[in-house]
Amino acid sequence: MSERLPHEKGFHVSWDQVHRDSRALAWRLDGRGPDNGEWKAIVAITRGGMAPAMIVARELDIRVIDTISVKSYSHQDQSEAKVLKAPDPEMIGDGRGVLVIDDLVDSGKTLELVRELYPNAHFATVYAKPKGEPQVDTFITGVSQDTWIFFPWDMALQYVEPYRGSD
Ligand SMILES: O=P(O)(O)OC[C@H]1O[C@H](OP(=O)(O)OP(=O)(O)O)[C@H](O)[C@@H]1O
Ligand code: HPA
Ligand SMILES: [Mg+2]
Repeated sequence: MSERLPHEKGFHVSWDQVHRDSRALAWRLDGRGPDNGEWKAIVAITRGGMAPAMIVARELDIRVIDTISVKSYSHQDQSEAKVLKAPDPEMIGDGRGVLVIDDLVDSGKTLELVRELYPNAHFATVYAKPKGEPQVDTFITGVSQDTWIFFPWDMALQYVEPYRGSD
């Protein structure tokens, strides 16, 4: 069992909530790129960053989008973060003018790794836990470290028993 567990609280995020929060992230980033306020491209950290990246790209009219694949968790257990697939080096350069987007920052290990590779990129997440906050330049909603965020792509609607059972 990892030292990260147990998470005392669960924060369940619906598709609608991710959509609203990702839009809010886009609006916060608008006009803040390094060259005349413009962002030249988005790099989504797969897989969780792809949904917010799509929404931000649509809001800010960014058409150049690539991915970096970083794997650091198996279910709720964390292991060493590894880059499994890197973005096009010609496009990303040292990261200037590029928005790197993820769904959340938790320990900050994933972003730390990507930051080392692209120190001049701007790092943005929708949600952030306190340990990871130093690694993120812009985020929308903070949650406590002992909260596990449940995303809609990991969930399904399920029957639950009524609070007061019948005889
Ligand atoms: O700040 P950290 O402690 O590094 O954790 C945050 C990362 O962990 C999750 O990804 P995960 O590695 O589980 O892969 P996934 O996006 O494919 O689900 C999440 O989507 C972030 O990318
Ligand atoms: N929720 C989902 N995935 C995660 C989390 C979380 O709180 N932390 C790291 N990966
Ligand atoms: Mg991820």
